Amino acid sequence: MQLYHHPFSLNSQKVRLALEEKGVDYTSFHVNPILGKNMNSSFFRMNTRAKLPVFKNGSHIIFDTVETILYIERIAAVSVGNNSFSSQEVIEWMRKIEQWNPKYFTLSHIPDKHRLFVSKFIRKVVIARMAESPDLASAYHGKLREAYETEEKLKNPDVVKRSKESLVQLLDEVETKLNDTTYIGGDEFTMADATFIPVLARLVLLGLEDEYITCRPNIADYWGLVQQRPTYKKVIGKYFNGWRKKKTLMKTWCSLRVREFLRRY
Ligand SMILES: N[C@@H](CCC(=O)N[C@@H](CS)C(=O)NCC(=O)O)C(=O)O
Repeated sequence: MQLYHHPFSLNSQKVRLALEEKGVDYTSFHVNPILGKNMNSSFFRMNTRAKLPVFKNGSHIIFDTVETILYIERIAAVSVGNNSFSSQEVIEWMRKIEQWNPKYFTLSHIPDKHRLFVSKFIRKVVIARMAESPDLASAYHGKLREAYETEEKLKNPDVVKRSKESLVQLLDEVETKLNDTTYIGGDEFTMADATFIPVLARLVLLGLEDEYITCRPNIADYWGLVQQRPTYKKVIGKYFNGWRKKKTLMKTWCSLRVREFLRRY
């Protein structure tokens, strides 16, 4: 089994937390979307949407995050005898959490100068890959269109406002649920938590902990609790806790600058 993912990708974090919590063995491939590695033809041919993560078991390939987690549960039952499957309530929570798309919210919190630099770099990568694999030209054109549309949408304050509103609604619903239970799906950790933890980690990464987490006492306690889990430390903390966050971000930023300088797309 192979997982194509990246520590920066929120949906990748969800699937990796599920794999680690369930104790399923897998081969990990890092595909850095900020460096446009998801546009490399070997990956792009398998997945012309170029989204992460991608889970592959033999010829079976899954792109949808919730479907991947449910599939991992079935594998865990067979390979490690872990027979705890998500209840209907947990699946509904996973889908609810999945409905919040972090893209516009995240990009709107990155300074224009940095965001536009990355966006321009990725467009150049797409054009370079297109020249190498003309048979994939129309799919690559789709990604170029998507990049321009993203920039257009970010200029529309309603798009960012709607994304923020749906995040606040999700956080409020979780806050209410945590009045009665320790975790989202009850008093045990479930896959709903594996899906929600990366949302909190993203808010912290963007420096928005006070605005969205600290002001919700149940979520603040929950966040303190889940950060103690070894799986959190392995999937997220290792890259983003304390000084590590600077190191992780600087590494990608330096690669980006060097490639731009050498025009290596
Ligand atoms: N798993 C979902 C969402 C995947 C997703 O949006 N992934 C983001 C990272 S969290 C991504 O790969 N973005 C890179 C791109 O769109 O080029 C899907 O396949 O629809």
